[in-house]
Amino acid sequence: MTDPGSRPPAADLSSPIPAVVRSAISRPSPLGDAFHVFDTTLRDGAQREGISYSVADKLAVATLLDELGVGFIEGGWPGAMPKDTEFFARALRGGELDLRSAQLVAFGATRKAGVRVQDDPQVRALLDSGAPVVTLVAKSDVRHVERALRTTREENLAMVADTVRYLTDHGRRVFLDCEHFFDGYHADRDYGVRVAAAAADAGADVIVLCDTNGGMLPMGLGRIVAEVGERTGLRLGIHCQDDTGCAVANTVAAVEAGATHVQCTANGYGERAGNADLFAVVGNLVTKLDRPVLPEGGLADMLRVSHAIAELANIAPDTHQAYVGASAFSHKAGLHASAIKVDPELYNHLDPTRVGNAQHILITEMAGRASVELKARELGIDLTERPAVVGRIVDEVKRREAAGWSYEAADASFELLIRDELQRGTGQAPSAGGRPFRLESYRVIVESDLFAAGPSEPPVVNSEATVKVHVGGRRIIATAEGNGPVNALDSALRAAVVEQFPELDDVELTDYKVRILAGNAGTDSITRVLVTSADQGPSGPKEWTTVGVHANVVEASWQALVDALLYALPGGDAGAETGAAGTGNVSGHQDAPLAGARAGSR
Ligand SMILES: CC(=O)SCCNC(=O)CCNC(=O)[C@H](O)C(C)(C)COP(=O)(O)OP(=O)(O)OC[C@H]1O[C@@H](n2cnc3c(N)ncnc32)[C@H](O)[C@@H]1OP(=O)(O)O
Ligand SMILES: CC(=O)C(=O)O
Repeated sequence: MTDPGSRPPAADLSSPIPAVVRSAISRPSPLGDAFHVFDTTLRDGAQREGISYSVADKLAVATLLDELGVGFIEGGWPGAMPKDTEFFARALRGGELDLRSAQLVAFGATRKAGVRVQDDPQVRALLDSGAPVVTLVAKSDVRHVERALRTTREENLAMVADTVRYLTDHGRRVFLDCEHFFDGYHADRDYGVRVAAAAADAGADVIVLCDTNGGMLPMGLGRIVAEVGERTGLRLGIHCQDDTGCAVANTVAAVEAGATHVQCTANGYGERAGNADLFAVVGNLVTKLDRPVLPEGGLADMLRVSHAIAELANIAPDTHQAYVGASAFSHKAGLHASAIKVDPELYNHLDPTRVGNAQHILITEMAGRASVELKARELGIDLTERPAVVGRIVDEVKRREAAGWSYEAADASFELLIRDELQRGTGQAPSAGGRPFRLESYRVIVESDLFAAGPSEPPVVNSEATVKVHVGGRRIIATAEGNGPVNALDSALRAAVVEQFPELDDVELTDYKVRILAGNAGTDSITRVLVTSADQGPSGPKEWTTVGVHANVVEASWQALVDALLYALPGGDAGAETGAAGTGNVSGHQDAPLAGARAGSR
C-alpha cells in the first residue's frame, strides 16, 4: 500500500471518467442487471490457505469466469497488495483482459476513521485501478465499529457515506459489503440497517449482507434477509462463508428471501472453511429454481471451468464436489445401476451433461448384473444379449474383489476381463485363445553393490529382469536393466514385444501405486498395484489404469504391467500369439485374451 506519509494529491472530481471505466460500464450484460452472479474467486477465494496466484494466473482465472458468463469478477484489492494493483493495471489499462461480458470489480475498504476520503490512499488506489465497479467492505456490527475500528457509530456511518459518494461521483458503480451483518443484526437490529441506508443514500447500488464468520443456518439467514428487504426496500446481495457447511444453502435461502446478487467463488475457495461454491450456487439456481443466471452454454461449461481454475490454483479438484466433481454422477451400488438401466433419472438429480459432467458406473464388489452391463456399454461393449457372460463377470469381479482386486480405478483391467469372458463364451478358454503375446517366465535380480558406492554413500542397487515371451509365433528372450525391479521388468517386456508391436514404444508408465492389504488368513499381506499408463493415441492423449494383486509385489506389478500393454494394443488380431509355439503353460490374469478384440474403445 502507498505510504500514508507520501499521499498522492486528492482526486480531481471534475476529471473525466477514464476511458477503460466508461467502456466497461457501457457494455450491457447479456442477462441484464436484474440478477448478479458476482464472483470473488480472485479476492475472497485467494484468501484460502495454500493459494497464491501470480498475476498471469489471475488473468487466466478471470478469462475463464468471463467465458462461464458470470456478471462481475472481483479481481482483488488494488493498493493493498502490489500483485493486485498490477493485475488491474495489466487487465484494464494494459488491455490484457478482454472480457466478453463480465465487469471487473475492485475490492477495498471505506475510508479510515478521522481521515478525509480524498486523502485516503487506499480509496485513491481503488479509483486508480480503473475498475468500473468497486465493492466496499464496511463494518455493520456495532461491536466491530467500537472494538475493531475503535471509532464511533456515527463516524462509521460517515466513513461509509463519504466513500460511496466519492466513488460514485467519480463514475464508479458501488456495491457495499456489510461485514458481519447477521451477527450484528442479532446484537442490534437497527445499526446494520442504518449502515445500509447510509450507503444507499450515497449512491450504492447493492447492499450485500455478509455472513462473515459463516455461522448462520439457512432458515435464520433467510428470515433476516426477507426482514431487511421489507424494512429498507433496498436491493440486497448475499455473501456467505462456509463455516457451518451451509454457504451454498444459505445463499440459495437468501435468493428465495429476495436477494438478487450472489457472491460466490469457484470451487468454494475462500477464507477458513471457504465460501459459497459458485458452481453449486449457479447449478441450484438454474436447475432447481429455474433462474437463468448464466448465458446460454454457461451451465454446460461449469465442469471445464471448475477444473481449469483448480489447476491454476494448484489444488486437486474435489472429486466429490456437487455438480462438477468427477464422481458427482458415479454410481457404485448395484441396485442403483439396475434402476439406472431402466432410466438414468431414477438415480440422478439431473442429466449430468447439462453441467458438462458424465455419469459413470463403478465396478466393485457392490456391482450387480446391471452395473456390468452399463459399464461395458460405457466402454463401448454391448453385453445386452449376453446374460451368461454378464453373470460370469459379476461372479469373477466379486471373487477377485474379495481377494484384493479393485476395478473401481482400473477400467482398463476390467475391459480386459470382459474380453476374457467373452472369449470364454465362444467355448475357447482364454489361455488357449489368440493373444498378442504370452509369457513363459520372468526373472528379476536385484543386486546391492556396497563396493560400488563411496564409504558414506548409500549402496548402489541394480535391477535386471529377463522375460521369456511368445509373440508372433516366436519365442523371445529379452533382458533389461532398470532403476528398480518393476522398471526393469517393464523395459524387458517392452523389449521383447516391441518389434511385433512398435506402437507400444509410445506407451509411458505415468503412475505406480502400491497398497498393502490385510492378509488372507491374518498371516501374509496382499499387495495391490495400480499402474497408470498413457500414450498419444490416434484420437489424442489417452490414459488408462490397470490393476494387479498378489502376495508378491513383483508379481502384482507384472500383472498390472501386462494388462497395461495389452490394453494399449490396437484393434485386430494381427500378430496374435496362437500358443502353438508356446512351451509355457501360463495361467492367471497375465494370460489375458486377445486385447485386439476390443471393439472401438481405443
Ligand atoms: C471480511 C474480509 O475478508 S475483508 C477482506 C480482507 N482482506 C485482507 O485483509 C487482505 C488484504 N489486506 C492487507 O493487505 C492489509 O491488511 C491492509 C493493506 C488492508 C491493511 O494493512 P495495514 O494498514 O497494515 O493495517 P492492519 O491490517 O493492521 O489494520 C487494518 C486497518 O484498517 C482498519 N479497517 C478495518 N476494516 C476497515 C473498514 N471496513 N473500513 C475502514 N477501515 C478499516 C482497521 O481499523 C485498521 O486501522 P488502523 O491502522 O487505524 O489500526
Ligand atoms: C466481505 C467478506 O469477505 C465477508 O464479509 O466475509
